[in-house]
Amino acid sequence: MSPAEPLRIALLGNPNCGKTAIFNLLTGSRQKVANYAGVTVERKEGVLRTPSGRVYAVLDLPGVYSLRPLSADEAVTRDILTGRHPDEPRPDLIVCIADATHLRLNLRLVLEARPLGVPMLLVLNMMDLARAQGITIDREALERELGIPVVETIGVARDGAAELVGWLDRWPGPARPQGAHPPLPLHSLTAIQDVDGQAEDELRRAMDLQAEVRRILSAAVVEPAQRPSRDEAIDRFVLHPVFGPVLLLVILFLVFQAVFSWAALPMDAIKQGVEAVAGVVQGALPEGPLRSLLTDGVIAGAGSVLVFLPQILILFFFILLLEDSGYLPRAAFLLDRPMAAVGLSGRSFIPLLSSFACAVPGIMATRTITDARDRFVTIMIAPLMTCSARLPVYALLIGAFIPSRKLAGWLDLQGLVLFLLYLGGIASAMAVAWVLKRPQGDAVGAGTLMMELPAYRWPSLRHLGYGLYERARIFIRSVGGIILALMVLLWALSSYPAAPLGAEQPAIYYSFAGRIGRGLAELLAPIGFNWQISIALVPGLAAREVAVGALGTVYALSAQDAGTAVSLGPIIASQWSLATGLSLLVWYVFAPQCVSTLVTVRRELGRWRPALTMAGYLFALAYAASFVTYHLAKVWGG
Ligand SMILES: Nc1nc2c(ncn2[C@@H]2O[C@H](COP(=O)(O)OP(=O)(O)OP(=O)(O)O)[C@@H](O)[C@H]2O)c(=O)[nH]1
Ligand SMILES: [Mg+2]
Repeated sequence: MSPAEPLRIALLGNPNCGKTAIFNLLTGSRQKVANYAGVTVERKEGVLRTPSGRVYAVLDLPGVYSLRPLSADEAVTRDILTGRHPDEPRPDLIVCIADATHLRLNLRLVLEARPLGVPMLLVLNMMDLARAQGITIDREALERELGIPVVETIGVARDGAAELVGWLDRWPGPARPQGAHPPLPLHSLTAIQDVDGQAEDELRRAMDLQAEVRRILSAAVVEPAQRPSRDEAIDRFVLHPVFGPVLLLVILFLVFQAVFSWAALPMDAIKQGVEAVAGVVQGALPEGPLRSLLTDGVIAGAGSVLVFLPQILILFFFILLLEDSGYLPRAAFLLDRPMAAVGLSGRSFIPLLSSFACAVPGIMATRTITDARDRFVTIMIAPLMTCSARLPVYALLIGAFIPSRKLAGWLDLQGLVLFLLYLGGIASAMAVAWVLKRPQGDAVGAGTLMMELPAYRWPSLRHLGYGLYERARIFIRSVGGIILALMVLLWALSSYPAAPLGAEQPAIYYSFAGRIGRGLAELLAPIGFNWQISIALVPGLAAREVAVGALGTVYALSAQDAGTAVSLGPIIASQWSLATGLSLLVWYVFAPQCVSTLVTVRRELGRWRPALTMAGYLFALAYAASFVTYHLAKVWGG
């Protein structure tokens, strides 16, 4: 074998058995791990260097129950293993990962993969849980019965993959020369035989497979007679037709309360830090373009976005907790019926839920949806789920226009408004789904959800810590990268050309950006937007939180005295009417101000048309909803 080409390992296993956790341990990556099926939807590659210096290319794959794919993400796994993937050579070793607490289900896939003719290794993951549940596995018997080596791992322990790494370190390599496995014709795989009229064969094959699994289990595994029923007890409450939905609402509600009430202190600290830096710059530099660039462009722009870091982290703290505990698929189960009422199934729930973090991974997660029309509709409504980039905008406007009061002594009014905005997004998404599904004449309420409910688990602190760190890094990088760059550009466009002699308005009014803003304001005046908002919306097309930074810069440049715009909230509160504030809030429920989302839609569906349709309908909705809000608020004395 040529030394330049590392041996290729593919990780194969059922959904949620811990493949990505092992992948991260082997390669030092930080791919997303969570306690529900369908987290990984595309192939991810990493490099493992063993202690003796051997190098492997490791491939993490979407989880599958069988080599007969149902959805796009599962087909990826099948194609790579059979060598049918256009730009992926067949692996030299298949590392089958099995959840040791669910061997009955997991071993079927191992047996299905055996005829592929690629060397295999079985990894028993979740050994910590298996031991805790009193499951004893006779490894030698298992190796003998399966005819492949077996090692044990714990995906959530720092050293959990040590035995696997040791095995790979000593592996002599494939018997056949590397890469010599020819692509497998599909029909040679009993598992994916697909000939007409062979349903009976199919059934017999499945039963044979199951009998073989039973035989192996009885030879190698002893399970305690009474399996623990803790999960069932929890589920009796969580999945209860009445308590279940109430609990879900309470959880979501508390999350948004926390976003406001916990964040106040750290936000103040950041604000004061930014103001202190601005003060230092202000004192150190003489009045002029450089000082204006730094204070009005960089600090007022990027600083006013940075302030929202604590709220983003609090939101993600809860998202990560929910993801790791095993609660999410239960919520999907609860929502299967209401979603069926608009023609979708609970399968759309996880992609939509991911969209609360960001529509981009949410749209990618729709690959787990088998029905093409359902997938399309889910993609179209994903941007209506309130992503974390809207949080700075919402928080700014709510902070400025909604009084910070406790209702009935405990209910945070600002948190309540935020909760309602999220609900508004969800409700309009459901309405749009209903409209999109109707002309198809789809049988409403037909979908039944078949979904595995994972075991409840205590979230791992290490994982939580990593997750939050990752989020903070992404947010700070965007503030220091794209937002900063756009703010400098905006500052330049807002500072030149200079104001004419005897000007009555602040200089920005006469600048390039001011002219653009005033032009746009003609169009946006009916929904209550002034020229400053109109300016901010233009760079805000790139990403939503940019608009907050842009408002910071615009108002810093509009200020007659040299105040910093980190106190943007009070400024807009005094200069805008309540109707304008509410109208902008509602605008952000709908407006598709995110280039990455549109690009992702284009990539997932392969065409620009749906992406442009999406942008069009969302802008139309935003305009209409803001128009109504603005005029209603004015009538009611806003
Ligand atoms: N207790 C325990 N938990 C584990 C172990 N390995 C993984 N987990 C947890 O199991 C869940 C699933 O892990 P993932 O790595 O996302 O599973 P996956 O196989 O990649 O799942 P898909 O990408 O959906 O196919 C996560 O909550 C992990 O933290 C383990 O050995 N012990
Ligand atoms: Mg995974």
